[in-house]
Amino acid sequence: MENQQVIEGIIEEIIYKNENNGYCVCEVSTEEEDITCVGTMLSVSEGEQIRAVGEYVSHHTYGRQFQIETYQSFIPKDRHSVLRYLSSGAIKGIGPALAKRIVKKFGDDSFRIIEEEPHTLATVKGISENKARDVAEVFYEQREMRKTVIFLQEYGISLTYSIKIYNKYKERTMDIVGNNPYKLAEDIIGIGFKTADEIAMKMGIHRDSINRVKAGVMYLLNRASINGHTYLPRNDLIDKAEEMLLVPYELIENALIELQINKQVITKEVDDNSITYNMMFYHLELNVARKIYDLAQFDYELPSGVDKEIDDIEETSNISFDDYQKEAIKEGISNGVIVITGGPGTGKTTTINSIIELLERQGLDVLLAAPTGRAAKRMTEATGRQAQTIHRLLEISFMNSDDNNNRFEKHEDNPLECDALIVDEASMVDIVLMNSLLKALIPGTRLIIVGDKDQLPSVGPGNVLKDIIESKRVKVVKLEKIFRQARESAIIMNAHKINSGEHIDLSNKKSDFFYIKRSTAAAILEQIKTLTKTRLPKFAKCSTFDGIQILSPMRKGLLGTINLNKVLQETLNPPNKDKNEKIFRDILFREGDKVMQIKNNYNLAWQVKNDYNFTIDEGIGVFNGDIGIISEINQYTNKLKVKFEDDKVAEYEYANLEELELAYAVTIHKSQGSEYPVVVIPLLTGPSMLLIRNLLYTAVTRAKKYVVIVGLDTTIYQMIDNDKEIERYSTLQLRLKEVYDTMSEAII
Ligand SMILES: Nc1ncnc2c1ncn2[C@@H]1O[C@H](COP(=O)(O)OP(=O)(O)OP(=O)(O)O)[C@@H](O)[C@H]1O
Repeated sequence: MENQQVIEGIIEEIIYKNENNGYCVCEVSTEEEDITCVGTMLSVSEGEQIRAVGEYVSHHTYGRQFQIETYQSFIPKDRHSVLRYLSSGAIKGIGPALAKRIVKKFGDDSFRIIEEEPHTLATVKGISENKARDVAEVFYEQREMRKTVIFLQEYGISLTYSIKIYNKYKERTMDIVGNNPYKLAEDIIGIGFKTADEIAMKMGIHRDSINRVKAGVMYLLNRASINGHTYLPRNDLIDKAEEMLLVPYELIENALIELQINKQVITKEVDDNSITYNMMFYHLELNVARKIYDLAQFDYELPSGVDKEIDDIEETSNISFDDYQKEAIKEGISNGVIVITGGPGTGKTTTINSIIELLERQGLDVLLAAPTGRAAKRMTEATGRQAQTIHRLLEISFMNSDDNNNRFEKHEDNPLECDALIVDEASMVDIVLMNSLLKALIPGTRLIIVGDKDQLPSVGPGNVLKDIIESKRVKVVKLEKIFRQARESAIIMNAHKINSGEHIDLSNKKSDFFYIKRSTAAAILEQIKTLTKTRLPKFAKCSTFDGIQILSPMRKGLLGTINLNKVLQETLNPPNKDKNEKIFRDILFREGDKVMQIKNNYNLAWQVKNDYNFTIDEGIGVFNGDIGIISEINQYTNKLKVKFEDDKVAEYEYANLEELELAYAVTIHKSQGSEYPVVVIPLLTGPSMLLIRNLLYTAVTRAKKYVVIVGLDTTIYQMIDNDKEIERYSTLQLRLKEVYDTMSEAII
């Protein structure tokens, strides 16, 4: 802050206090004036004296305020403030009447008596010895909390994080953080290795500290998992650690050994290379492989007359299945686990529908699920039966933010009750979600996995669908024929051409696939502005808020999503005096903006209200990739509301805005599993690792009605010619081979 000032005074009144995040609005009386102060404050009460550092700001509704950045509070000393403090309810069990009696009897000495002489306190009418002891305890706790906050602030930890940290470690905070600040990176969401490292440096912890090196190694493995990998080659890991931590090689080796002994990492040999996993990911892959094997051990007899039933379905739906579809249908109902894969328009949905029909005719229960809300909705429409997101199917349970294992109500002890589960858009399912899903299935349940193996791998870690297929241990049926109806769509035909490395026709002969040639970034931006503001809404009858999605290969650069979002916000939702705004880090959010949730939040509550403001549905969980519109920014409560699809409204504390991004434009990677009526793709230049075929394939296959590519044909062809794949370090394939091969040897 540039205009930092210090104020000192007594908290006369607490006007608003959010107990969860500590956000507080209070009236402070200083020697000169009464000031409204706002900011995050841990456990302050009326009557307390504070010394706060911050700046004066002007709020458009509430006028001049003091925005607190850091503060210290002191137990009041004079009689008036002591009375005020005790009357405020700050100490459980003492209300205004008791407060008066205490202060009358002990005056300025009240606090010392409360803390040190509970037996004397008990001489006040209405206070038993037990109550006096309880009061002393609460008093002690508050003193500890104050000390802790001051301690954390000294190391530059913001108040918001101080509260999170205190809530986690309570009175052990100073011990834990003082001994090993790197614990913060493990335990507190939002504090990463870098912040913990800064705190450690301020505490004077040596660069060579083993705790530092261990935390650094875990950080690198976690960062790799955010990039989709379940392990890192050991040499890579050591090189990266050396570069980041600036410590000698031997120290990293030592840290790896300690981590291995503590079972936090594991190293395995694969084809003469050592690879190192965060132990959690090793177990996830192993569990998934074992569970697939267990489920696949069940074979189910085909019902007699199945061919006749398939003929019936062909007759009623007036189609004739090709051989692969027939195979998929029969294998689907008779195998414990099967994968059905194919590109767009190859008849996957038609095949699933027949499987469901045949299973239901046998009186079996079939459940349908997909990884995202949009994909589940599409599955519901395409099958005429209710499909759910995998998260909802597994019933999210309220989760302690640091408990990664108990996210769902459904698991091995409370499995899903069904005879078959069909999972669509399986290319998006990462190893973590696959593990949770499989935990909830008992052997004897059929698992039918449907997806397009040529889509980009999941955003989360692992390469589940591809690994299962390429392990060659699980029954797979590939659908390849593009059916007549699908052939009429240039989107589908071009997608298949792109996927097989064939150049596409860009002459705009078909009316659903357009190419607009522009050779500079500025010209592309101009074109996209016109397209989204006027041309496409007129032509496609939808807007950027409900149908048009810009998809870019990258985040950075003029045509990356960060800049596109700024430009499109200015064009489609410009500043307006009636719209509240909030700047968080570098992003400006405005009421009416289109936004996307960028991480899974299993605890965020949502509600659906009807026109009369009655809640008609509610639940918890908002997930990576969910898109919505900011419906309210409340500068008084410091909260922001987003209305997601299906009218779910979730409320974000300002401190959690790191979970949101503007979403006029999103990366192609993030768009997986979603479909939009209209997709606009700017393509000019970019890092060669992103100008690859399956990125273009994924982008094009996201469109239901129209694709518009704005940019250079040479870039499009360069992408089609580039069949490199984004590298994913995952070993599910290997684990499946091991599990299957070991088990079959055991049986022999
Ligand atoms: N055996 C068949 N004979 C004729 N038409 C078929 C056959 N199977 C599917 N179709 C038709 O082909 C089109 C694409 O089929 P379907 O929607 O099942 O494919 P899909 O693989 O699920 O596609 P997408 O991934 O794009 O949703 C549909 O219009 C469907 O009716």
